[in-house]
Formats: sequence, C-alpha cells, structure tokens
Amino acid sequence: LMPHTPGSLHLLDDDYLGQAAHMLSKVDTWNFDIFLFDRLTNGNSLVTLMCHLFNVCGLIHHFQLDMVKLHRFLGMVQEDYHSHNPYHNAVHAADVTQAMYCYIKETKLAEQLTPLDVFLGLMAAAAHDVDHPGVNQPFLIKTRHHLASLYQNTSVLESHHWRSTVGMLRESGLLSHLPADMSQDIEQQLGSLILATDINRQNEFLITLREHLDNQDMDLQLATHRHFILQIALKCADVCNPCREWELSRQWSERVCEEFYRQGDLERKFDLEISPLCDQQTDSVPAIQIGFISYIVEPLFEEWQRFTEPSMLSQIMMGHLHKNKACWSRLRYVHTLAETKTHPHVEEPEPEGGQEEAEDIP
Ligand SMILES: Nc1ncnc2c1ncn2[C@@H]1O[C@@H]2COP(=O)(O)O[C@H]2[C@H]1O
Ligand SMILES: [Zn+2]
Repeated sequence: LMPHTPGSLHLLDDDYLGQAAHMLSKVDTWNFDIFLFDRLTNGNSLVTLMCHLFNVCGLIHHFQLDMVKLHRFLGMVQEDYHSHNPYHNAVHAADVTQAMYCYIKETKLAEQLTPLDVFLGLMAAAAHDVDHPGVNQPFLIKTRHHLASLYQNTSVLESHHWRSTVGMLRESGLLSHLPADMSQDIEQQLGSLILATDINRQNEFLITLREHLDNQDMDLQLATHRHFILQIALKCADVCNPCREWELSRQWSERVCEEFYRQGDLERKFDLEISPLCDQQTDSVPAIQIGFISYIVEPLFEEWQRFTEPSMLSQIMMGHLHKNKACWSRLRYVHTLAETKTHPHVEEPEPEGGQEEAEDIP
C-alpha cells in the first residue's frame, strides 16, 4: 500500500474502507485474502469481519445485542492477540473466523444450525487463540510458567484462551441482558469448542468423526451432534491454511515456522532442549509443512470432505492441499540439493516421493 501524508489520510482511509467493504461482499469465498483485508482495515480485520458476519447472520437482531458492547468486546479480543507473534495474532483469528463462516454455510450445516450455533461457532473462532504467548505448551511447562500450573499441564493454552474470553464477555456485558442460564450455557459451550482446538486431542475427535460417518448415524437435529460438528468445523478452520491457495498458504507456513524458530532460539539461549520443529538449522519449512499436511491436515480434511459431500468447497480445498503439498515436496528437494552442495560429503538424495506429485504443479 502507498505511504501517505497526514493530509491525505482521511481520503485514503475512505478509499481503503471502500475496498474493504467490497471485499466483505465476497466474504464467503475461499480465496478471500485476509492479509489484504487486514491492511485495508488498518489492522482491524477481526473486529470488522466479526461485526459484518454478526450482521449478515442476523445475530445482532436475534440476540438483541448492544452494538456498543459488541464493539467493546471485539476490540478487547483483537487487542489481546499479540501483534508481534508472526502466526498467533489477530489476523490468524480473523482467518479462522472467515473459514468457519465458509464451513457454517456448507449446505449440510446451514440447514440445521440454529442462531445460537452460528453465534457460538463465530465467537469461538474469533477468540480461540486469544492472548497466545507465541510459544507452545511444552515450553510453558518446562519454564514453569504460571499458566501451566494453573491448568495442571493439560490444554494449558486452550484453557487460557477460553477463560480470557469469558473474562472479556463478562467485562463487556455483552450477554448481561440474557437469562443467567443462557449466558452460562454460552460460556460452557465456548469452552468446549475452544478446548477442542488442542491439537493433542486430534485423534480422539478423528476417531469419533470416522465412527459417525461409517455408521451414518450423525443426526444434526440433536444439539449434541451439532455441537460435535461445530468442534470439528473449528478444528478444520484452525488448520485450514494448507488448504488455501498457494500464495496465502505459503505466507501462513512461513509465519508459523518463524514462530517455531523463535521458540527454538529462546530454548537455545536458555540452554533448554530445543523442541521438535523449532530448530531453524535442521527443521526446514518444506519438511515441517509436508509432515503437518500428511499427519494432521489430510486425515482431518478427508473426513470433513466425507461429511460435507457433495461439496464444491471441500473439492477446492483438497485441490489446493494436494498442490501445496507437491510444491513443498519440490521445495524440499531443492532445499536438500542446496544442503548437499554445502556439505558435499552427504550423498545426494532422491526427490522423496514428492516428485511425481511435483509434476502436477501448473
Ligand atoms: N502450516 C502449518 N505448519 C505447521 N504447523 C501448523 C500450521 N498451521 C497450524 N499449525 C499448528 O497447528 C496448531 C493448531 O492450533 P494452534 O493455532 O494453537 O497452533 C497451531 C500450530 O502449532
Ligand atoms: Zn489457532
């Protein structure tokens, strides 16, 4: 974006906001560029996106929400994300929220979800990583961080994201006009959704989803089943970056690896064991991506595709996922070749299975 002088600030702001508004008219498309949207909104992507989605989903009217309180709450959430984190910042939250909106709009779900489900899904997406410190749970445990002991070393970060969200909900008074049992239920369900994003619990969720799909016993008339599918949808939204188009996907990959490497640098500095994936010298971005796609993203999205079938979006996402994996395979090959040239005693490797896939790249 062009730098501008204070005199033209207002005009340019109007122009940027006009472009942002135009982007919002296509908020349900999978190639939505959240990085551009964040620049156009001057770093307010999360607040702007959430206000828009709450409006178009009719949530403000349905729950009789006070716009001032809503704005205050969303502002607090956005502010509590650490803008210095390369990955776990408010733009990631906005990205996950936009993906969640796309999933909520899937035919299978849209027909069954209640306004409360939509409210919970969007709120959980927006707040699911709030106040993330940019380091992972093992790091918090080994450095004896107070959050680790507070949450007894289990789902430490997710518990913190949830409790912080509840704190901000109460402080903003956003739900204070609702019956006490309803706002209590909202807080609990938000917790269950946010806690489901703990990547250590991936297998548990995947096994249950597979069972439901194999037995064809998913009944979205049941609130418990809708809640489970919202948990899955949020998990998918949280790790969907490898399913975005290459230019967006690549940026997320580089950001998440940069965050891992910063943790690794801290560990090195304090003579701690360097965590898996956090050593810049040995863990390359392409290698991390191929592992993440193969072990986390593909298994999850294969089941999501089964659930949403027939879904154009799932087909598009799987297409990007396979192309991106092939790109990373090719880059890993280039990376290892370069390594071999710097360390000539190491034998030149074969292009590790990725080559046939790499041929798919346009
Ligand atoms: N592209 C990626 N490559 C490697 N790890 C990722 C990627 N995207 C997400 N993750 C990890 O998946 C985790 C999902 O939950 P979090 O957002 O807390 O933290 C995320 C990262 O640790
Ligand atoms: Zn996340």
